[in-house]
Amino acid sequence: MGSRFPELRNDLLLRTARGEKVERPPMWVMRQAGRYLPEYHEVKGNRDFFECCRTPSVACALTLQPIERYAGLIDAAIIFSDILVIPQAMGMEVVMVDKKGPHFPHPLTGPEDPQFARVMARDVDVRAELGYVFEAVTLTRRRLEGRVPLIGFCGAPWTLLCYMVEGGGTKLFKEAKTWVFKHGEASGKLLQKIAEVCVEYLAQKVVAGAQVGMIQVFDSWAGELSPASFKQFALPYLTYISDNLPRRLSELGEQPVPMTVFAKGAWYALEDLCKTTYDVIGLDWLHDPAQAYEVAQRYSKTLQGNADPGVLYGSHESISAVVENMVSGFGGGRQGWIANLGHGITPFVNPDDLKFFFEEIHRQTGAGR
Ligand SMILES: Cc1c2[nH]c(c1CCC(=O)O)Cc1[nH]c(c(CCC(=O)O)c1C)Cc1[nH]c(c(CCC(=O)O)c1C)Cc1[nH]c(c(C)c1CCC(=O)O)C2
Repeated sequence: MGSRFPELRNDLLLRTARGEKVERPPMWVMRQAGRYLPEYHEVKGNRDFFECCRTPSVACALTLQPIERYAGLIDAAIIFSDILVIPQAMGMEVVMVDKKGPHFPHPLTGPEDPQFARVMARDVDVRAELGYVFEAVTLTRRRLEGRVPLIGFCGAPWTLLCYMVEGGGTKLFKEAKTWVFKHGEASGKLLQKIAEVCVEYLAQKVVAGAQVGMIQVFDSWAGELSPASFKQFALPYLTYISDNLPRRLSELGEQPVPMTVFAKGAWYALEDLCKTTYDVIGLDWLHDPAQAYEVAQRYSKTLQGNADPGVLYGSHESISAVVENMVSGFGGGRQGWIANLGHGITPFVNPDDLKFFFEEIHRQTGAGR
């Protein structure tokens, strides 16, 4: 299938994900195609956010922006889309409110909500509902011309449940906690349903051309759960995805792809995540690189992360210091580390400061020597 696309010229990310020794650490950042880039605003213009996601030429153009700006420094592209396309495919309405974030006009209010029965009963035709994502992936794989691999992603079941029942971002998690702690059985069914849609979605992304790429599962709200609740409401569904994606890919005649899990805030779960079939564990900045590396090495897992995104608002000296702490903690960067931030890059970062971050990683890992 790979022959449909130009040959990959930079496979540093894939070799690192497989645990091989490498000449330097690969690097990219979460949300690298986003609002801190002036060219993002130029292309997006007045278009609605989800309209951008649904228009393959726009999604492709946005995906390529950081690849062009940071050519020679950046080692992966991530397809421009959003984790909330899955709730949309499951029949829920989601809009992006400017400067506020995602909004569900009709969140799932409880197991008695007729919408819940509809969501559960719906046989989601992933290829039909999310065909626009797969088209964007195929187009982007061609336009990348083998420069770097393309990462496909989805939201994790727990994080998606939060959005589907809260209706948007939240500080209290009142609805999500009510669901899992009052309606445990219905929550389990919903989490499982989401996990099944995620597997099919990721598999179809690989078919569409993320092959020779990677997959990342974002559990952005994992840190809202206690260690015990994480084991109950997040981990089983993350595991379902990583155990079943390879099976589904093989049914579709595709090779397995490396998989990353990013459970933000779940520092306590590092060892549990190392025991799963994910190849790469993403870390936020609450982890000490050296301590995390010591654990991951015991399980031969690769780590990804984990600079505080906020350091990019700081001085070059501060950026250098954070890079130094990562490079020494993550074993020098020749094995088991994908350099990244500990979460998405934030608006108002000066793109030249991200360039400096990348250059520092090159410099401090002795790239080119
Ligand atoms: C929780 C979550 C969402 N979306 C996503 C997550 C998981 C990662 C994380 O925790 O950050 C994932 C995501 N969203 C976006 C990407 C694109 C690929 C990339 O460059 O990383 C990815 C990987 C584009 C986006 N998704 C969004 C934007 C900004 C849209 C805009 O205003 O132009 C982009 C570029 C909007 C979005 N989408 C979401 C929120 C909460 C928001 C609003 C808040 C914010 O803007 O930071 C849901």
